[in-house]
Amino acid sequence: MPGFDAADGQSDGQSGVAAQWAAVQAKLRGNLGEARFKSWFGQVQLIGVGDGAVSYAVPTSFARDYIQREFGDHLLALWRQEDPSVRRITLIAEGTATAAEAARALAADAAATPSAGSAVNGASRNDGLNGPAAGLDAVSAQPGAPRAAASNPFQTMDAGSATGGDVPLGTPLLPHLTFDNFVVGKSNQLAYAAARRVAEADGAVPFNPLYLYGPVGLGKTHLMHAIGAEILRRDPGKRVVYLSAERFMYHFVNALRHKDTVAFKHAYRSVDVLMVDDVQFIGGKDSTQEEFFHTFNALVDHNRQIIISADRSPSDLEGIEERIRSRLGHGLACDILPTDYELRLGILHAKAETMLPNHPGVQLSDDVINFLASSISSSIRELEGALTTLIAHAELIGRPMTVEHAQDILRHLVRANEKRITIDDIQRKVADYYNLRLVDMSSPRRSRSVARPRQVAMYLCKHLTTRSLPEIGRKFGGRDHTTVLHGVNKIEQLRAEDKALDEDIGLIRRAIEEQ
Ligand SMILES: Nc1ncnc2c1ncn2[C@@H]1O[C@H](COP(=O)(O)OP(=O)(O)OP(=O)(O)O)[C@@H](O)[C@H]1O
Repeated sequence: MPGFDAADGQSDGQSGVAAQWAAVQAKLRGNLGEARFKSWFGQVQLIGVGDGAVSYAVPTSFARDYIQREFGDHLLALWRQEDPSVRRITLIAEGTATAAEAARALAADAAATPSAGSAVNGASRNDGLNGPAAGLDAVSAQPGAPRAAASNPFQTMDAGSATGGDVPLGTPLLPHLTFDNFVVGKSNQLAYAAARRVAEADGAVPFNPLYLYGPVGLGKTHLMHAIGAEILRRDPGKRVVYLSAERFMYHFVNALRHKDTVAFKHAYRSVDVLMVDDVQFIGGKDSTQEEFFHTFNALVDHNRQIIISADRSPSDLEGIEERIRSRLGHGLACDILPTDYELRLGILHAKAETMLPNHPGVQLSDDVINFLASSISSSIRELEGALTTLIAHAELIGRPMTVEHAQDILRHLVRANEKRITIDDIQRKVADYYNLRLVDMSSPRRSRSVARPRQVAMYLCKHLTTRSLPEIGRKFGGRDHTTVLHGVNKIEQLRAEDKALDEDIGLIRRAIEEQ
């Protein structure tokens, strides 16, 4: 398979993945202790790594749910230390249909698709089996997979034989992903407002499709689940289906395998609201794409709401036919931008508020929270993972968490994030903004017109990088750390008093983060 390592133990990619998994296991063992590690991870089998997902087969759906709940974030954080491109973990509960069998079914459609990744343990491919949420997907490969309970605020539908067995059509909506706990900031306010409009339309279809796009881990899935939950809260009779594009493909390939595409079409075309996550995944998968297009058109023609998410805009989708890209762009396309510091802070406070009551005795100081908000800017998923990791460590060591300790625990993650913003980047952007020369950042000039922007740059370095004050001082012409501290404090004080300066800093920060 192009771009995909063979499953016969030959490739470097495979041994690389095995080594990474071994490293993750070693850390898990250390963190959980041998007995707990064995109970939960002793029978977990790595299937493969590809397209940003690490897939495992687990023996039972109970083990899947437990591992997802208790260790999901931690497992993802550990994988990301080994491979920052990993974005989610997929757990497949093995049953009569094995994970490997499911993976093989997918390979049929995906065979022609270039894809980066490696496979181990005999399964040829791991994609197509998930419904992403918080970076961790739970899938049951066995008949009788998760069904909606009457009391649950979500609904799944059975496609019955359409999907080659009793595989549910949609993925259950996660009850904790609601509008109430979605923190709104500048970068996501448009997407949030559009999502609310769709959710509260009560049968009207304000935009079709609503297309949410942006980099990974910034809340697209969260908003989709929130829309689904709100629609069902207002009308529990609505047939709402949420699934990933991978899962759509999985159903489709299964239907082909079971020669049951009629039932497949019927099942998908009878929903009221269809939400398809990560649609970029069908790029290059021609037959899945074709089927998706027909489903899409049939639903739009019948005035059913469609919500799509992707990592890029409709016109930037690769390997997707022009007519499909154009249809996807017909409704409202909203982008979610990278977060700014304030939004990250807001999210961290909100998450800490919900998590800390479950960990009596653990406290996180504002300094630690500020450190997280300033040093992990890539995705909210990572931010959450880091917070969970710190809480777990604080609980284990039984002492208050300090910034130094947090820096140590998260050093890999922080390093990966740091690559994005350097002191040089900040100096350049600040100099540009104030029409200064780059050398003015490190020059001895002390006139206000230079000194103030320099302090702004120091302030941003303190907040957007994890460099220490002496390190920052060195990059500003060998200034002492007390000078840096004075500059940072000065700007903090001025921001509160001077609205124009506050806005300038917001704009510069945005320019830095979006570079
Ligand atoms: N504004 C927000 N407020 C609170 N939590 C958020 C917000 N945005 C994202 N999150 C949380 O961050 C995590 C990642 O978000 P989500 O899965 O929705 O990202 P995504 O954009 O769909 O990523 P991907 O493209 O990888 O699927 C989730 O746990 C989600 O609840």
